[in-house]
Amino acid sequence: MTHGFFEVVSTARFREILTSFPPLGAEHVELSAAHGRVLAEDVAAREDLPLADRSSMDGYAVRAADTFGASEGNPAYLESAGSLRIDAVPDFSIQSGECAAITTGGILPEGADAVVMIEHTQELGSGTIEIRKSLAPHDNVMLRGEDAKAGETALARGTRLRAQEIGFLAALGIDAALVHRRPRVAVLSTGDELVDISATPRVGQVRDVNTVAVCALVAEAGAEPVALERVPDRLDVIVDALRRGLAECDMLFLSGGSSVGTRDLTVEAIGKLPNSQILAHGVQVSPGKPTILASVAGKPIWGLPGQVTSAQVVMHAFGMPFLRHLAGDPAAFDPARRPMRQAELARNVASKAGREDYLRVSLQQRPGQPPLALPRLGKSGLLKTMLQAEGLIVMDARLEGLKAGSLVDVWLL
Ligand SMILES: Nc1nc2c(c(=O)[nH]1)N[C@H]1C(S)=C(S)[C@@H](COP(=O)(O)OP(=O)(O)OC[C@H]3O[C@@H](n4cnc5c(N)ncnc54)[C@H](O)[C@@H]3O)O[C@H]1N2
Ligand code: MOO
Repeated sequence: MTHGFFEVVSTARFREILTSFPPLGAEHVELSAAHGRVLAEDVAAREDLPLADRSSMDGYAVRAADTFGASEGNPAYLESAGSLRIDAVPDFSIQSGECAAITTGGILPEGADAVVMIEHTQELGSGTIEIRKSLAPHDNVMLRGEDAKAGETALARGTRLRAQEIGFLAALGIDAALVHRRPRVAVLSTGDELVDISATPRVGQVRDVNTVAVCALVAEAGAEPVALERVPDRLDVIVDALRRGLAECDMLFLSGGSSVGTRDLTVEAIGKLPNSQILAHGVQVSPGKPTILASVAGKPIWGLPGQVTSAQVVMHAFGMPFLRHLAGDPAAFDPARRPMRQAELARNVASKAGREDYLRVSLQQRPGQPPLALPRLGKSGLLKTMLQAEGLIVMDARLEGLKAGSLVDVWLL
């Protein structure tokens, strides 16, 4: 395979290529392990939820019409027809002029259509209850089927299972779900200058930052990182490591060697693998321009820039959404998904023309005003800009810069 220097694509095109990879297949997982996963099929309710009309308050089940006009100064009086147990179907009904003591969650007896809170009542003895509140039908009642109707789709495929969906499935009696697989992701660093974290580097050497940092971001995106043993800048060794990594994983992030220097072997190494195709070499993004995307027998390989900050920004901007896409999330790249905070930019910033800029900012909180966004500029080979960053401002490729005082959306990290 031959390949020229930097086939730079726009970020829009890059996202398009990324979303053309199909999501991973599906597996059944128990509900307790399904948090964060994405449904691979619609889930229907097998029964109404709730099964019957239930009270949402402690008080008395009543016919709302019997309370119309009741107030503190002008109470209504009802006769108690009995007390209801929380765990049983009522074995009596109520008629006009009657009420029944009920607890939160209890089933309404036939004839009742509302519940008056105990605070608005007074037991007067000999079974008479004073009602000091006027109710409308269904006040303080959770209606049968209000959460879900039997036979209807309760959750659609593509739904990401947050805690609330997990609880909902539990209520429906669904103890396992068909979800997309979590991507198993190989992370490989290359570089003759890299040494172990535990090593004391001599000048010229640096500790391997990207393996652990990228693994952390992979895990943060809900995928399973597999750290591979670091490799030197040698073509055959890199090719071999890529081959092994892809054999056991769904995709691979390779850090380093993505640029165009003499030791930047990523493109060449990928080309040695059967059925390989470079889909992009260079993205109009800053930092992170030398990013590579390839497919090897249908599996994605990324060449992340070696610079520590560039690698992390590319992961946030594209890598992590891509992992969520592979895990079945149809809205993985939707910017609306990002936790955003509006802030006021503290100073003028220039933007690299023709590149989508990811400006790192910290936030200074101010009472009664949006926080101040302080740009944390610095070379992308330094760690501190990301270290100080609480968020990113995404600057469109057409922007030449932003003025101090402008309101900006900060993507919180
Ligand atoms: N002539 C050009 N030179 C460079 C360009 C360019 O367009 N033309 N782009 C620059 C940009 S931007 C970046 S980003 C880097 C990308 O470099 P590579 O992806 O090829 O990475 P390396 O050369 O292997 O390393 C760059 C730098 O990062 C350090 N590094 C690499 N891996 C790790 C790691 N696992 N942990 C910590 N640090 C790592 C490495 O030591 C280098 O200092 O290219 C620019 N050059
Ligand atoms: O684009 Mo490089 O990734 O700035 O450091």
